[in-house]
Amino acid sequence: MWDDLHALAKTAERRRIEDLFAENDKRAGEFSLTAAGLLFDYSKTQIDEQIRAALIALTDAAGLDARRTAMFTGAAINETEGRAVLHTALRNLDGGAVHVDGEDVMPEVLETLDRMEALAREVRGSDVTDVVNIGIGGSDLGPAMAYTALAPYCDGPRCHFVSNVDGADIADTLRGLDPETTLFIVASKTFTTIETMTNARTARAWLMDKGVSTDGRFVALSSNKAAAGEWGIPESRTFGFADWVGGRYSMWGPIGLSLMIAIGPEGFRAFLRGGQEMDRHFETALPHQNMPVLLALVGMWHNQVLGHATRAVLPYDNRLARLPAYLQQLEMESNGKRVSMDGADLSVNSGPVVWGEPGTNGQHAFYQLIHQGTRIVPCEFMVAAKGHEPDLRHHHDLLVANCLAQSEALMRGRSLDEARAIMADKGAEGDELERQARHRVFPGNRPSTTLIYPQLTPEILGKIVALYEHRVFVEGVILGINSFDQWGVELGKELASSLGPVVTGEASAEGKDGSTRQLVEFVHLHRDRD
Ligand SMILES: O=P(O)(O)OC[C@H]1O[C@H](O)[C@H](O)[C@@H](O)[C@@H]1O
Repeated sequence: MWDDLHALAKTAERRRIEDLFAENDKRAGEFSLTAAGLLFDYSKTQIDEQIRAALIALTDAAGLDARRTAMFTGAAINETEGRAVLHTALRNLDGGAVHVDGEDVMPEVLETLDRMEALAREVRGSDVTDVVNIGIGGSDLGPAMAYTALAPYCDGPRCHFVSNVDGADIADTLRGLDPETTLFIVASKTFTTIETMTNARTARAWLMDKGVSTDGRFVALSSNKAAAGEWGIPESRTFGFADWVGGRYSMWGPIGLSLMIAIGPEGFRAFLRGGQEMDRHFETALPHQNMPVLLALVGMWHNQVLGHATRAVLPYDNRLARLPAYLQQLEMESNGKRVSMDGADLSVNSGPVVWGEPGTNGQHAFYQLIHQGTRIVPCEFMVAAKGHEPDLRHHHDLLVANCLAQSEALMRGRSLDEARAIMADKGAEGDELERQARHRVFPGNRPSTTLIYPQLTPEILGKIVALYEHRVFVEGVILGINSFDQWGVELGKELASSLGPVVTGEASAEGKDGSTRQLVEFVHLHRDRD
C-alpha cells in the first residue's frame, strides 16, 4: 500500500499542480467536496485520481468502516485503557440509544445536559459577572477556543480561562475581578491534575482572603465526582461524565459549561447539532465524498507519503486564534505515537507537527519561509464567506482576498524569468539584475487546502471541530495506533513531582544529571533574593 503511494509520489512530485488544472478543467470540482454546508477544496495539491484511489485503498485495508462502527456503537476501541470512545454520544441530541457494556448511556447524557442548562440559565440570570474556568489541556483548550470563536454570540457573563501552573496566569486573571460576583468552574476529568488543583486552591484562598464565602462559588466538571466532593463541591454543583469521553474530545459535555454560560443553552445546542450533522455525514458518506476521510488522506499524503513533517493551520478568521492550539492537542496528543495498537513499531511516520496562526497576521511573520524556505509546509487555509461585522464588509472582503491569494501564490510561484522581468522594469542590469532576480523567485508548486464555510456560527464551529476529530480518527485507524490514550505525557509529570522538593530545597539534587543539577543550582542562587 505505502509502496504504491511512494511510487506514485515520485511522478507526482515532478509535475506542477498548475498543470493538473490545465489538463483538466473540472479539477476544482473533482478534487473538492461539500458536506454539511462546508466546502473542502484539495485541488491545489499534487493528488490526482490514481493517488486518491491509492489513498482510499488505505482506508479499506485498515478496515475503517468496521472501526468507525465500533466507535459509534460503544466498543472499547481505546484498548490500552480498556475504554469506549463516545464523545459522539454527547452530541447525539436526536439519535437513538448508545450502549456501553449493554447499558444505554443516552438517558444520563441528556439528563446531565438538562442540569447544565438549568445551571447556565441560573448563572446568566444572576449577578455573576465573571466565570473563571480552571482547567488545562482538554479541560481548557476546547471551551477557551470556542469562547473566542463565538464572541458575537456571547451575551452572558465574561469568561476567563486559567490553565497554567505559573502563578502569573491566575494572578493576572483575578486582578480586577470582584470576588462577590465571580464563579469558579473547576474542570478536570481526573480531578487530580496538579496545575488545576493548585489553581483551584489559590482561587479558594483568594475568596477567603477577601472575606467572601466560598459557598456556591465553585462548580466541578469531572469524571471523578468523589474527588470533587472531597474537595468540597457538593453533588448538586458537580457535572459528571463517563471515562469514555477523552479529555481532548470533551468540550461537547460538561467541560463546555463555560461556553454554554457565555452563549446560552440554545447556542450550545446549535454547536452540538453541528457536531452531530458532521457525525451523520462521516458515518454515511462514501470515502471519496467523505470530508473527514479526505481531510485525513490529504494529510497523510503530505506527511506519511511525501514526508512533510509539519502542517500549518491558517484560519483567516481572527476569532479562531486558539484553533491551532486546540488542534495541536487534538492531533498531536492523539496521533503522536510510535507503536501500533499491538505494540509493534510503526513502519511510517506518526502524525505531523501541527502549528499555525490566523491570517493575515501570519503573512507578515512566517509566510516568508512557507513561500521561499527549503522545506515544504502543507497549508490548511480556513475562511468564512461572511463576517459578523456588517459595517466592516470591506475588511472581510480583504481578508478573503488575502486567503485566496496565498493559496494561489503557493501554487503558482514566480519563475526566474518573471523575476528577471520585474528587475529589468526596475532598471537593474547584468549581474546585479541576475542576483536580485534570484531572491525574488518563488518556487511555487506548494500544496494547500482550503476549508470555506458560510459564517462562524455555533453550528458551523461544531461541524469544524467534529470534522477535525474524525480526521484524527481516520488517520489513527490507518496508522493502526490508539488515538485515544496519551502515555507520552506521563514521564514528565512523574519527574516533575520528584523535582518539586529539589527545587524547594527540601531534597537534594544528588543522583540527577549534571545539567539538571546546574539548573537547580542557578534557581537556588536566585529564588530567595529580593
Ligand atoms: O482533565 P484533566 O484530568 O485535568 O486532564 C487535563 C489534561 O492533562 C493530561 O496530562 C492530558 O495530557 C490531557 O489529555 C488532559 O486533557
